[in-house]
Amino acid sequence: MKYDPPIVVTGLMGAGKSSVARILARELGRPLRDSDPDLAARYGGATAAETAAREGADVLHEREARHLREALAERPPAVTAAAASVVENPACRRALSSALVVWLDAPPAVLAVRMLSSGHRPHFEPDLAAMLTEQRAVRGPLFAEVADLTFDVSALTADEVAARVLASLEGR
Ligand SMILES: Nc1ncnc2c1ncn2[C@@H]1O[C@H](COP(=O)(O)OP(=O)(O)O)[C@@H](O)[C@H]1O
Ligand SMILES: O=C(O)C1=C[C@@H](OP(=O)(O)O)[C@@H](O)[C@H](O)C1
Ligand SMILES: [Mg+2]
Repeated sequence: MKYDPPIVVTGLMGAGKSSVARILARELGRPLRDSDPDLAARYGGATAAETAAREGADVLHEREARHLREALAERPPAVTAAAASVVENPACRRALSSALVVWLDAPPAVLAVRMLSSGHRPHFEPDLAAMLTEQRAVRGPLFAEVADLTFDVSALTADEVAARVLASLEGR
């Protein structure tokens, strides 16, 4: 039988989850789910940054966790750009065992620059590199626990990462 699991792209803010998931969905002809735009569409256009500011990070993270669980249940299987926060949710980590999980990793200083590419992201701290260093200390071991494939995106383009994921699917 063809290996055809849901694919979930994870990593900290700015890692390239949306970019890589978009390429994979297009190449595989799969539905694309992306936490930030999907939640904005569902909740009256509110960005993650606005939801965090108005309703708090816990409300945002619960919506993000639900988005992932719903995306994992879809058939045909989707390619999902998950919110960075879901890896801290034990139920989400368990649910990810049904998926091929890709972790995009890079030094926090690299991510700090890339996460400024769009205003939708919540900036929980003024010093982004320090915030991402703290997030990586907490979330890094959790990403490692759930990941089937890990890439250093300071050294690879989004197209190169997607090509390697596709090659790995061919080999399974
Ligand atoms: N591998 C990469 N190398 C260089 N820049 C990248 C790479 N992947 C994404 N980017 C750029 O980094 C920024 C953040 O990417 P994005 O896909 O929105 O990340 P995420 O969804 O993980 O927050 C965008 O400007 C994007 O074009
Ligand atoms: O670290 C986090 O808790 C979050 C990361 C961001 O996701 P992206 O990196 O996918 O933009 C943000 O939009 C999300 O709502 C919350
Ligand atoms: Mg994104």
